[in-house]
Amino acid sequence: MPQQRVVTSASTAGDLLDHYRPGDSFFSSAARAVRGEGVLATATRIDDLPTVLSGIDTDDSQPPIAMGALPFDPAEPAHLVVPSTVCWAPPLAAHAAAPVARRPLAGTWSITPVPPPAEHVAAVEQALKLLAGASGEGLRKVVLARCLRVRGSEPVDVAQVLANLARRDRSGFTFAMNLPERAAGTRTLIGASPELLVAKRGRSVTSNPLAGSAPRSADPTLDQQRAVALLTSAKDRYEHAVVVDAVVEALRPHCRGLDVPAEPELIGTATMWHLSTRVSGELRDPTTPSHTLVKALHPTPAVCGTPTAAAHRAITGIEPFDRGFYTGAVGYTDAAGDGEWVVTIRCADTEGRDLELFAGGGIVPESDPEAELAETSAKLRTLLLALGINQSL
Ligand SMILES: C=C(O[C@@H]1C=C(C(=O)O)C=C[C@H]1O)C(=O)O
Repeated sequence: MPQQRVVTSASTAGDLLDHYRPGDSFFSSAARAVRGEGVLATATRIDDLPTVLSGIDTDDSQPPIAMGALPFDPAEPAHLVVPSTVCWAPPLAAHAAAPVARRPLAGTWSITPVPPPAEHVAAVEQALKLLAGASGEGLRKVVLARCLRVRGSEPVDVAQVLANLARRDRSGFTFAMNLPERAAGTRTLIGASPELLVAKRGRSVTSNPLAGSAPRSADPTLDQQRAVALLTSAKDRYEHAVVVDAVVEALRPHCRGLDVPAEPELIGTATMWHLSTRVSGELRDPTTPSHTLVKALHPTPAVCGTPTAAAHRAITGIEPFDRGFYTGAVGYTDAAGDGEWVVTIRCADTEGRDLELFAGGGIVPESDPEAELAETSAKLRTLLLALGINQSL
């Protein structure tokens, strides 16, 4: 039986980052960090994971793991890998050192927004018409995204982008997942997501949907005003509640108890404020694997909309690009079903000299198109700053 090598000996998450090479899989959360290297087996369907993992042994008492990415469209193939070696480390935040300054990447960039900003505003207006009921599909929320196609004068230094993301925001989820190659060599999905889709350990399950957002400001007074305005905004609370309801509905059949806070709280990343609700529960059957829960949850209305099918149709009809792995899920699961999966946002799909950066936002009937454009610009800054591009686009 193929054997996965498990390394747990005293490495720090910083060591894992230092040893990361494109082609590896890297995932870090507030709980732990893991890097996978080499390939023992692959799967393109999440349902195949139990079979694939049952054919793998480890040189340790821990069960083997698979890591990877699921696309936005559940009908499209996933990219899941059982690495030959996995190295675990305590979380980045476990080390007291202050966040390290980002190191900008060498070279120059050309940037093409798809669609151009004015067309994203028009797209939001189109979505508002659908929400007003003309289609008769009962659409209540739809998430619209835009993309920046970025081309560097040199191949993208993926390890440096990953280090820039991870060392700045040590409490979020940072990832780099290998993707099927297109043309120009190793392709990587890289990002720093603030949003936990689901974590499962033994009987315990947690999901932390985010929805309702405001850009941060460098001016502390304005930053605080924006936070308070977000927390008290009826429009944002509605946009958020739609997501929490869907998460609870998806988890309830699997849980014998669910703890759902009555009010959202605020969480801040370096670039955004978000409304956040941490939903936790106890599984009826502790052997329910994390990837089964991913399947039940994805796509939540945080990235698609509600009702799901109508929102998905609206997205396909309006967005002028394929989301691919953006707004899918990334993470890992072990053979016992324990794992962590996050929503694939604040990310880029990169290959050779090219990157595609994505950002979106939830549209509800009260949304303002210009404010939606500004929200996507603020969200894009996470990746732009990691590249060393200090511009609002
Ligand atoms: C779709 C994105 O973010 C999602 C949409 C949010 C919103 O509409 O307020 C907030 C967090 C995410 O669930 C993105 O960052 O690209």
